[in-house]
Amino acid sequence: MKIIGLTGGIGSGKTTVANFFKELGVPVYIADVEAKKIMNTSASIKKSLISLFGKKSYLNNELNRKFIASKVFKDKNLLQKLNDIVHPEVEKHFKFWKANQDQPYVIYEAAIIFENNAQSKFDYTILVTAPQDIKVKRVLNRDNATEQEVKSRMENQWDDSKKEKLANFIIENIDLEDTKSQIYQLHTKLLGLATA
Ligand SMILES: CC(C)(COP(=O)(O)OP(=O)(O)OC[C@H]1O[C@@H](n2cnc3c(N)ncnc32)[C@H](O)[C@@H]1O)[C@@H](O)C(=O)NCCC(=O)NCCS
Ligand SMILES: Nc1ncnc2c1ncn2[C@@H]1O[C@H](COP(=O)(O)OP(=O)(O)OP(=O)(O)O)[C@@H](O)[C@H]1O
Repeated sequence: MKIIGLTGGIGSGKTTVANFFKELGVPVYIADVEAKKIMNTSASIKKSLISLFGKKSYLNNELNRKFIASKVFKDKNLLQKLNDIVHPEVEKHFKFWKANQDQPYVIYEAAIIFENNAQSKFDYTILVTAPQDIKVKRVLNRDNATEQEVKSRMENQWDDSKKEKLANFIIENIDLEDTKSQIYQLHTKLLGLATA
């Protein structure tokens, strides 16, 4: 079974793309979602987060995402510490999940793959791109966030131009119909590569 890393900056549309692959029957692991589940349920992760960020990290036993986001996206050191706590657990969980899948390939979707130099963990990588102004507008429409909040997350991610050099495949996600046809073509290619 091949492991495909799917990545893209905030608002690029990587979850939208991941969901199209899912409709084609590809098992998809969304790292953001799984990370949050782990942060809400693992006693040892909770303990580490409280010792790093203090008691405000949880509100009524629920991860206080807004509070943590307000700290980490303006402090690279703190973000690295958070990543170091969360990412190894997500990786462990992904390995269990993967063992239960039976398709020729699976997709691991995460916002940061190249930034973490994690590309060698995948057989192939897909980068989802879109112009910066469109990405910002999409997130502002979707989330209750300010432009500054979106941009401070972008500052912790690499530009598309840097990631394009490292990705095996690129999906430019502007027009959804065009995106879908890129996905169908890529799916056929990946099935070929996975079963060769
Ligand atoms: C800081 C947290 C609590 C904020 O939660 P929130 O619900 O607001 O954001 P969410 O997780 O849905 O992420 C939305 C987007 O923010 C950006 N982002 C999130 N984590 C990171 C990160 N570690 N580095 C750079 N950008 C990030 C991405 O573009 C991501 O798609 C959360 O993002 C988090 O715990 N991040 C650290 C763990 C992590 O890296 N998760 C992602 C994959 S494992
Ligand atoms: N091609 C498109 N045309 C119009 N809207 C789109 C397109 N692609 C995605 N969107 C919308 O833009 C928003 C961001 O998309 P999505 O959540 O898939 O991005 P993401 O890269 O996973 O974002 P994040 O990094 O914040 O998790 C969503 O509301 C989605 O419906």
